[in-house]
Amino acid sequence: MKIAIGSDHAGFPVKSALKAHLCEKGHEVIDFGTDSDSVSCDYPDVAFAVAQSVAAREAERGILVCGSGIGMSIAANKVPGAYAALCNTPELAVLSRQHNNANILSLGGRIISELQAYEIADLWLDTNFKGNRHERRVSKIKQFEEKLAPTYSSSGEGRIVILDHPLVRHKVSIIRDKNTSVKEFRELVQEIAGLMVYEITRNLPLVKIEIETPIEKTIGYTLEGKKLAIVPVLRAGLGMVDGILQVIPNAKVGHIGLYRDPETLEPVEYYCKLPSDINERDIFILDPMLATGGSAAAAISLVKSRGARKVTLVCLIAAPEGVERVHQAHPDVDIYAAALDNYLNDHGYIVPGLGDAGDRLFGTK
Ligand SMILES: O=P(O)(O)OC[C@H]1O[C@H](OP(=O)(O)OP(=O)(O)O)[C@H](O)[C@@H]1O
Ligand SMILES: O=c1cc[nH]c(=O)[nH]1
Repeated sequence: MKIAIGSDHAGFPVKSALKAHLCEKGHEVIDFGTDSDSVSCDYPDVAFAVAQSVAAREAERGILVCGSGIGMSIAANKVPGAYAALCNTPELAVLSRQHNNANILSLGGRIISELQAYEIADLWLDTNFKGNRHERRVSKIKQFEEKLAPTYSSSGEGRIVILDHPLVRHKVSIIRDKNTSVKEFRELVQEIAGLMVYEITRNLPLVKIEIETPIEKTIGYTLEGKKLAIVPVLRAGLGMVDGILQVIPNAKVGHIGLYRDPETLEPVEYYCKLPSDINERDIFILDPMLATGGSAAAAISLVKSRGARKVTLVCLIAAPEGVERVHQAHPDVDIYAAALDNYLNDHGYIVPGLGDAGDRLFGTK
């Protein structure tokens, strides 16, 4: 594994020993200093350098050592995309991976011995994130961070963005209600999809153009290149199409037909028709429900196999299980949802969810 490591003067002896230990175990270690325990230095400088390297995916994980580990973890956690955990015991190291998906380990060089540092670091590096309910909680931290630092998206890692605007939350609550009529459900799905367009298209590239107003010439902006295609997953994805086309009427529309086998819950493909220039467009896959993630992952694989390069998934209600499956299969894909729910029931339905989206849209039950 590629590991960024760093310490201040107080953490230097433990860091040097740990660095040698990690190299011996076959890890690639990038050392961000400091180089001595006799020259005092400021821990935030090292913490920021290591945290930025991890957030930018130059290193898979980071390890920081100062006297207690506290200052390093506080400083590292100011860097968007860094999730630093202060773990001076093996138990905390395991939990910080299983529950919190920490990507930086902070250690107290004056609290633990070199041998303890080896044990803690080895366990931390070997322990995987458990996902499920923890995915939901970690996603909330990422969403909060997204609000504070919306430019954090350059890492290449797919994000889960929850669009929790009050209008969206209001309308989602109505479509969840089992007494909402088919007509109202259909109208609201369209409206929510339309409201989501602003956010899902936020990073579309623009080019400058010269225009002439009735007053004078000026510089304006136009969307660059071949622009967009939306691809609803049949049936329920159809409900989102018109809401999006009202805002971006020139988007091309592909269609993918998938249904979930009721026994296995795995997707079965029955139709696919995509724009021929799909490789030149940003693709938005539409499906109101992200449950096991099987349908979404299959739809993304399908468009990628036809040449799509930039793919985004847009859904209304997501389950943590689905988010995890899509990001495991397609780590590059951003997921936008109007709500992230709790879990799947034994039949693969999202809880609390809204029931079967296709049936509620088309009145087939
Ligand atoms: O994440 P998953 O577990 O794959 O479940 C989500 C899929 O289930 C629903 O479709 P369904 O199979 O009910 O077909 P329909 O839209 O034709 O009703 C939904 O619209 C998704 O496509
Ligand atoms: O809750 C769910 C899960 C899959 N498909 C739906 O329509 N709803």
